[in-house]
Amino acid sequence: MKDSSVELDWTPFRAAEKRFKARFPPPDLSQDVLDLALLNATRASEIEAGIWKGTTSGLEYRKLTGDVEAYVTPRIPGLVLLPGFLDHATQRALVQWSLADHARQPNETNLDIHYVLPEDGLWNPSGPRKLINNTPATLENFSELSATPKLPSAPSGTAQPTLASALIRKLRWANIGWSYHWGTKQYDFAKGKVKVDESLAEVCRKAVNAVDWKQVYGPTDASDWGESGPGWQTWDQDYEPDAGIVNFYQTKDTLMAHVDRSEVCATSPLVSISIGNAAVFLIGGLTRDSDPVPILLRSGDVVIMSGPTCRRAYHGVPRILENTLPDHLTGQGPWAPYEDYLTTTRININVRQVFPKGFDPS
Ligand SMILES: O=C(O)CCC(=O)C(=O)O
Ligand SMILES: [Fe+2]
Repeated sequence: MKDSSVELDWTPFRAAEKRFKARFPPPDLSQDVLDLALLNATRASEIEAGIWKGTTSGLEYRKLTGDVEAYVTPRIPGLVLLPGFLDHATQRALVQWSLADHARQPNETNLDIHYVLPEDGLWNPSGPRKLINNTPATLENFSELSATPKLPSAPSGTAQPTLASALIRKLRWANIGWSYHWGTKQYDFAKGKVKVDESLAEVCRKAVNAVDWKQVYGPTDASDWGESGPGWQTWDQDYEPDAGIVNFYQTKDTLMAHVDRSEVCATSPLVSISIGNAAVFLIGGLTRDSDPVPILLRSGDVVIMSGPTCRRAYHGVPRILENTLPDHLTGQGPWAPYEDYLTTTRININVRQVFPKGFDPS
């Protein structure tokens, strides 16, 4: 019999990651993985086409009233789920944007470290992202943080020359806006600002403004908001994305439990867009010691992480769900190369606000 004492050592978050990573037998998502697409009849064929299905029964969630479908979960205050927020055309446009327009200079990608990329772009990491415990950014320590030298990572001594078409499968991330330095997990303000694409910023603003935040926080919110940026009452005017990352996952990739704490605005909405294959997203508490909530994210779903509790919550992606590319991301002709790439891919566009609107760090 297998010694179960090993499992007793795992934190609840680690145990959940192990469970969803398992290949033989694969995890059963139908017990406890929140799959809000099941509530929308227009997504039935998309769900039936894949083998993976979560559930909504017996799980804790609350639907907000309003023009778009929006849900909150009582365990994670500030987390808002907008299933199917992006229509099919917007999903396709964001695929093209991520691959053809964005994953190239001046936006840094993981590939820049080891390869000289074609100037016109390419139209994962080579391993999981290294976890670095960084100092949370604040308006006070920000000049000190920005003065810390951000040394480039050492190029691999073993990387072989590779064709651009093969490199695309090694693409793992591309920066949006402020340059992010993975070595120190801090923004490299010295590199200057690259503007966030206007149509992406508009999608994010629309998502934030589609939510009636009163219903999320209301008059009874007991969390400590500190001084880190404007509160939810004025997000309709103050929210302005200025940074982020596009994550490209191949079906075997995972993103370990982490907290994104590099933003000076530690409470403003982080808008996270899922496109391509579906995934299991885990979000828990301030440490890895509380049981995370598992959520099934499908193509077109948007997640907003906001407020002091949710923005400091451990989260991660233990599983990309293979064979879940929806029909609207397949196609012939000029779309064929995109379909080919997307068959094994999930794209996550993770958009953040580092600074209060109008704040100039220079
Ligand atoms: O892929 C996702 O859904 C989450 C990505 C994420 O947490 C991050 O980029 O910090
Ligand atoms: Fe994150």
